[in-house]
Amino acid sequence: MKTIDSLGDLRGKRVLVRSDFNVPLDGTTITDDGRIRAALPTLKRLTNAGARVVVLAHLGRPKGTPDPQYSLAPVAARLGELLGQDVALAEDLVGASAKATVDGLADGQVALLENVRFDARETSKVDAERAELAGELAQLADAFVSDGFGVVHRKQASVYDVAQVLPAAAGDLVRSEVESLSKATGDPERPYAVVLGGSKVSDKLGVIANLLTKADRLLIGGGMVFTFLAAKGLSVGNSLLEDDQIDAVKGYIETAEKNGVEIVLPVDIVAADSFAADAPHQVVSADAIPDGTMGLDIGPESGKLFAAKLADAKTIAWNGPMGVFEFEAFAAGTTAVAQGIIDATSDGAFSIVGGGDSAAAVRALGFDEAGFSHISTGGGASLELLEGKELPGLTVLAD
Ligand SMILES: Nc1ncnc2c1ncn2[C@@H]1O[C@H](COP(=O)(O)OP(=O)(O)O)[C@@H](O)[C@H]1O
Ligand SMILES: O=C(OP(=O)(O)O)[C@H](O)COP(=O)(O)O
Repeated sequence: MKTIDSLGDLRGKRVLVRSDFNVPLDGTTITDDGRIRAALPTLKRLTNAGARVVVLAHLGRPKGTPDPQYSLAPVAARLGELLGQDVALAEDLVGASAKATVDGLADGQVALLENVRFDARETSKVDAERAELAGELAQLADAFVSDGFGVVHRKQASVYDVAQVLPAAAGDLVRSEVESLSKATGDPERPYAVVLGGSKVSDKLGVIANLLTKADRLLIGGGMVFTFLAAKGLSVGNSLLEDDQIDAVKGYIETAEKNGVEIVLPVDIVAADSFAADAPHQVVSADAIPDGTMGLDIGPESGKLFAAKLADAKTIAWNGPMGVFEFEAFAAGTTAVAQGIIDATSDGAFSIVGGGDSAAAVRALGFDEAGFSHISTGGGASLELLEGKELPGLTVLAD
C-alpha cells in the first residue's frame, strides 16, 4: 500500500483524511471514544508535518440528507480535546461552509467536515454519482489519506472514489490493522473459532458463506441468532429477524454440515417484554421464546457453552456483542464470551476482537484490552479481510 511518505513534503498542503468516527452515542454524549483515539497517530503525524488537515467521517446511517441527530459536532469537540487544538466543524460537506473552513486552516490545523452520509452520493450504487462527489471533495485538497479502517470494505465516495482522483496513501491505522489481521488470514492455527453477533445481521450474514470454508466452529449470538432459529422452524417472538435471509441461512446450515464446520447456537435466551434497560425479562429455552417477547441476550447456559467451545481454540475472531450489552440486564452473554476469549488467549490462542461496539463492550464491561491479541476498530472490515475478500478501500491504495 502507498504510504504517507509517498505523498512527499506536506507542509502547507491540504490533506483530506477519511477516518472512522462512527462512535457510540447516548444523545450527544460519546460513550466510547476508542475510534477517535485510534485516529490520532495519523492526524498528529500530518499536523507535525505542517499539513492543513481536513477530516471526513460518517456517523450512523442517515438517509443521504442532513439529520441533526447524526451531526459530527460531539466528535469535533472530543477530537479537539484529544489533539489539544480547536477542531472547526464545517456545516456541510462540499458547500460554502466546507470551502470557507478549509480556506481558514493554517499549517498544522485540523478541521472536520459534516457527516459524509448527509450526501446521498456518498453511498450511491451509481459509479458516476460517487465519482461526482469525489471530484467535489478533491477540490478541497491536494492529497488523500485513507485511515478509516472500519470503512475500507465500503465502496463509497469518501473511501474508494476519492482515492482515484487525488494522490492517495494509507494512514498508520489502516496499515497497522492490515498487518495485525494478516496473522489470521493466511493459515490460521486450528481449531479456528469465529463468534458472530451484533445487530448488522444482513451485512454480516454475508461473510458466513466464506467462513464456512475457513473456520472450524461458528458461534452465533446477538441479533444474528434469530434468523438461525427461524431457519430451524422455531418461533422468535419480536426478536430481530431478517425474514429474507432465512433461506440463505438454511443453505449455510447445510454447507456447514457438509464441510464439517460446527455451528454453535445458543440453547437459552434472555427474552424481554420490550427493548428497554428495565424491561421485565426471563431466561427461556431457545426453542420456546414466548410470543410478544424479544431476545436481548444469550442465556447463562449458552454463555457456558460458548466459553467451552472457545477453550481449546487456537485462533479466535469475534465480531458483534452477544446481547444488548449497553443495558446491564442483557450484558452477561457478552461478558461470558469476552472472558472465554481472554482465557483461551492466555492459553496461547491468537484472538481478534473487531467492531466499534464489540471493542466498546470490552472496555465498558471492564476487561483489560491486553487480554486479547488484537482489538480492531473495524467489525465488518475485519471480517471481510479474514474471509479473504478484496476490500475496495484497500485495493485502491495499492502501490
Ligand atoms: N439480541 C439483540 N437484539 C438487538 N440488538 C442486539 C442484540 N444483540 C446485540 N445487539 C446490538 O448490536 C449492536 C452492535 O452490533 P454491530 O454494529 O453489528 O457490532 P460491531 O459494531 O461490534 O461491529 C449493539 O449496539 C447491541 O446492542
Ligand atoms: O461501525 C462500523 O462498522 P462495524 O459495526 O462493522 O464495526 C463502520 O463505521 C462502518 O459503518 P457501516 O456499517 O454503517 O458502513
